[in-house]
Amino acid sequence: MKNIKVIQDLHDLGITGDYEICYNPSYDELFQAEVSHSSKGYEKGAVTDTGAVAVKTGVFTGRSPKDRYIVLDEVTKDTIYWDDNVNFPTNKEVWDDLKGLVLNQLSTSKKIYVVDAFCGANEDTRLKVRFVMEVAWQAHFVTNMFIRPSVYELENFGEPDFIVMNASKVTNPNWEVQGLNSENFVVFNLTEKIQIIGGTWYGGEMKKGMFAMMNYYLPLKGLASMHCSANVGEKGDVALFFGLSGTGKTTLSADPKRYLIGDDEHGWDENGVFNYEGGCYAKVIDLSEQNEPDIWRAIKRDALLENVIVNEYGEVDYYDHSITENSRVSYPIYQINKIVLPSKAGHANKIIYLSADAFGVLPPVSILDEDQAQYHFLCGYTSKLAGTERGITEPVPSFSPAFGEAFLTLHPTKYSQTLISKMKEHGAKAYLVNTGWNGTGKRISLKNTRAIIDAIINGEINEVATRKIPFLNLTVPTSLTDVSEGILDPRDSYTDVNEWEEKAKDLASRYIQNFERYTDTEEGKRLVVSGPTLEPVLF
Ligand SMILES: Nc1ncnc2c1ncn2[C@@H]1O[C@H](COP(=O)(O)OP(=O)(O)O)[C@@H](O)[C@H]1O
Ligand SMILES: C=C(OP(=O)(O)O)C(=O)O
Ligand SMILES: [Mn+2]
Repeated sequence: MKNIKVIQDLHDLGITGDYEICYNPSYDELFQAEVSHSSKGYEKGAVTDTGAVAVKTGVFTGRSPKDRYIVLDEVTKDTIYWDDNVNFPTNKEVWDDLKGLVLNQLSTSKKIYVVDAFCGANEDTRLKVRFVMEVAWQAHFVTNMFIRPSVYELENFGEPDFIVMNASKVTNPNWEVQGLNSENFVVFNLTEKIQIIGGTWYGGEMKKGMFAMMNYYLPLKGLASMHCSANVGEKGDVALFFGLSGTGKTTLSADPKRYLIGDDEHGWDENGVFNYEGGCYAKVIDLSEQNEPDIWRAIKRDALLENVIVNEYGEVDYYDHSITENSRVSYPIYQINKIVLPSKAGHANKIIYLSADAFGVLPPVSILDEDQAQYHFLCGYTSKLAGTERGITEPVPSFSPAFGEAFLTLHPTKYSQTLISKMKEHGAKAYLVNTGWNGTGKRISLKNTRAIIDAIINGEINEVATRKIPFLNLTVPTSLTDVSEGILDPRDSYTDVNEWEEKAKDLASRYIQNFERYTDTEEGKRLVVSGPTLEPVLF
């Protein structure tokens, strides 16, 4: 019965033709399709020794931000954060053309996968999303990553709030005359409530695409919408870990002492913190059981590996970087042992900003006051790490407001206002953690970072002696349990302290220059003194 209604819906959308529908396939159906002899090229998966299937995602092994557009129309013109870096505008004519390509492509398919799922754990704010695609492993990916409806919820799903049509096999021949970036496209139309994809097979466009839509609808209702992971302790204490790709959200939120809420996208409403997703998407480069036991154990049947090298015995070599630095695994969240389900908990009281500092200047941890919490959230200083975005092959320092500029659909201040007001209301404290480099030229070890996180969560960090770091204008603890001696003050990791000072001044001037974008308001002007400074003052 359901299939007949779904076929009717697809016809109404414009996907005509003679295809078979595979509606909300089970994991077994997906597995069969992925390993079937009739799957060819990038559609084909390999079974690994853990039972997880491994696929190659094709030319695109990461998101393609330069190919991402939003239709500029009555709904979006005054709301969307049109910026030089994100949310490139396009018009209705181009949209109609590209949508035509997508509909044509899907109409010629023999088999179409339709997955209905939720984005958001709360009924009052979730999006009911319908994903339409041709490739089985893409259906597997969204089944892993979004919230799987129960049989009852599926029966009563009703009309979707948003539709994602993924026609990754088609490219756009007219991109040059249309003034677009390339033959590949990821376009959102907020009036039609449809996202279309062409050219790129990478599943992350669907995951982060719906995140960008949550980032639109929720803050407009006054809710905080956040690019962070979240976990909760035995006592109900919630910690959030903000950070750009590769800074440690997934790794650090998988903590054997705590329960995982989610590893990437959350909202915060009057009841507390809630996940948008139903799964995790972990990097597997150099993965070892010893360093990341929870993620290691989640890689089993139903997990979907991407862009890893598998040998003839089905063994995966996580140390092989030859396809990409962004090798990944997606799995439903219940494949992590310690979780809360449904994925939500109370209000957060520890807010951790993860920054992977490529300059090696930032301290491994700094204690932020209320204004610094706001200042550093608006700055979002970090590095883009290799792999997750097309064209990034080594760490590139960047200021990414809200630690997620690529996914912001409203002005950054909207996210800082909603977050900071929640933090004030619930007495949450913020910390800036550098998971990147220091003066040794190496990345700060996962062991040290984990001990730092422990000290934040158990409160030790607020009890110990502190010191101010000049230029950066940051307060650091002088020692913490299980953290190596001589790293907490970043100057100690340099053989020549002048070298640190030169780099610190350079970073401070970058902060100052970047913050000029916010000094057109009184609030922005007020925050300047909370940031780095070129004055050698201080204590
Ligand atoms: N000190 C550190 N803290 C966190 N992660 C680290 C650290 N050093 C190395 N890493 C590695 O960096 C990567 C962090 O990636 P991940 O947790 O997936 O980030 P995100 O979820 O924010 O994209 C992992 O591969 C992890 O092993
Ligand atoms: C999948 C992504 O998220 P992250 O790297 O933050 O886990 C992404 O940015 O495309
Ligand atoms: Mn992650």
